[in-house]
Amino acid sequence: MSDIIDDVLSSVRSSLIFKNRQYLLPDYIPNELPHREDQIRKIASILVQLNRGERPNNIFIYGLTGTGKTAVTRFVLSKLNEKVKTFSYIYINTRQSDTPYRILADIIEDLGEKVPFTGISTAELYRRIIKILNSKNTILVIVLDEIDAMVKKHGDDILYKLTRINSDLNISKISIIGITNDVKFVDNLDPRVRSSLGEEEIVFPPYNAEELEDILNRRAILAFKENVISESIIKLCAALAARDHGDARRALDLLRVAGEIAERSGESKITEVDVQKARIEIERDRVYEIISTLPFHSKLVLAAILKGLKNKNSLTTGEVYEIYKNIAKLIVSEYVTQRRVSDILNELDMVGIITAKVINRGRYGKTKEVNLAVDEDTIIKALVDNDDKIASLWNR
Ligand SMILES: Nc1ncnc2c1ncn2[C@@H]1O[C@H](COP(=O)(O)OP(=O)(O)OP(=O)(O)O)[C@@H](O)[C@H]1O
Repeated sequence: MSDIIDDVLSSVRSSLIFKNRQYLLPDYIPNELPHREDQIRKIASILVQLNRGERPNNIFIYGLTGTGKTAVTRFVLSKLNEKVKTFSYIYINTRQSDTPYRILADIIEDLGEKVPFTGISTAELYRRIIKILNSKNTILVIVLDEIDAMVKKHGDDILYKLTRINSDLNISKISIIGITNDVKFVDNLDPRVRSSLGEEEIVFPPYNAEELEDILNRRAILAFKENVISESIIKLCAALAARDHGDARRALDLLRVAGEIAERSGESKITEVDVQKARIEIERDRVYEIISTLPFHSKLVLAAILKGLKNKNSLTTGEVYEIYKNIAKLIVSEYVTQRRVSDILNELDMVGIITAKVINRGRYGKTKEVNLAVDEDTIIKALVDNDDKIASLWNR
C-alpha cells in the first residue's frame, strides 16, 4: 500500500510541467492586475477619503463574471490598508454567507464579538453593530460580493438596513462596496437602495484576447517550468476565453487544466490537444454544476427534452410541455403551467444548456425550436446523480 503512496508522491515531486501550480488556482490573489489600471485608480480615488478620516461614498461595481471585480476590490483595499490605518474592511461573499442573519453576524464577528449560530433576531444583531461602531473610532468598509445571489433569495431589506446604519449612528462610519455580475439586477433594486448603494458606479468591461494573453503570460511564467508552454498555447487559451465573454477565470482555468492533463499523460509540453481536452473537461464540470443546482421542475423539463429528442431532431415548446406533463404525472403527480415551462426553457437557454430559437409558423403563430446545446451524456449523468425520482426515468 505505502508503495502506491510513495509512487504518487514521487510523481508529484517530479512534475515535468508545473514549477508552482498555486499561481493558477482561483483563490490566488496576484500582486499585479494588468488592464485594470482605470478601475484600480477609480476605486482608490473614491476610498482615499479614508485618509482624511471621512466616510467614502458607497460604490456599486458591476461587470460580467471573471472581469476582475473581486480581485481588484480586494487588491485596492489591502494595499490602502497597509498605508491608511484609520479604517478596517470586511469582505463578505453573500453566496456563502447567504442570509441577512449570517451577513450581520459576519460583520459583528469581524468587529471582534462572538455571535451564536442562531437564536438572536436580526434587529438585535443590527443594534449590536450600532453599539460596537459607536464605541469605535474607525470607519468600516463592507464589501458585499455577489449580492444578486443573496437579494434574489431574501430581498433587498438587508441592503437597505446597512445603508441606514450611518443615519442611525448620527455619524458616518460605514461605507459599502456592492459587487454583482448581474447587470439587470441593479434595475430591480428598491430605488432607495439603488441610489444609496450606487453613489458611485463602476463598470468592469470584459477583457479582449490580447489583454487575456498578457494576463496569462505573466501567470504562466510563475506557474510553469521552462519550455513547457509556447506562445501559441497561450494565444489559444486567450482566444477561447475571449470568445467566452472575456473571462479571466476561464482563461486561467484552461491553462491550469491543460497543464494538469499534460502532467497526467507524462508529457513535458502542453499541446493544443491538451487545451481542447481541458475545454471539454471544464465545460462538462460547468454543465454538471448548473444542472445539479436547478429546481426540480427545471430538471424535469430537461429530462422531457432528452426523452423527446430520442425520436425527433428538435422540439417545439408545446411538444416539450406535453412530454414534461406526462413524466411529471408519472413520478410526482403534479406539474407546472405551460407558461412556467416556457420561462424554464428561456432560463435553460440563457445558461447555455439548450438552444431555444423562436420560429415563425405563419398563421400558426410563433413557437420555439428546442435543442440541446451541450453533450447529452453529461446532462443525463447530472440529472441521474442528483435526483432519485428523475433517475428512475432512466432505470425503467
Ligand atoms: N487583470 C488581471 N490580472 C491578473 N489576474 C486577473 C485579472 N483579472 C482577473 N484575474 C484573475 O481572474 C480570476 C477571476 O477574477 P475575479 O474573481 O476578480 O472576477 P470577478 O469579476 O469577481 O468574477 P465573478 O463575478 O465571477 O466573481 C481570479 O483568479 C483573478 O485573480
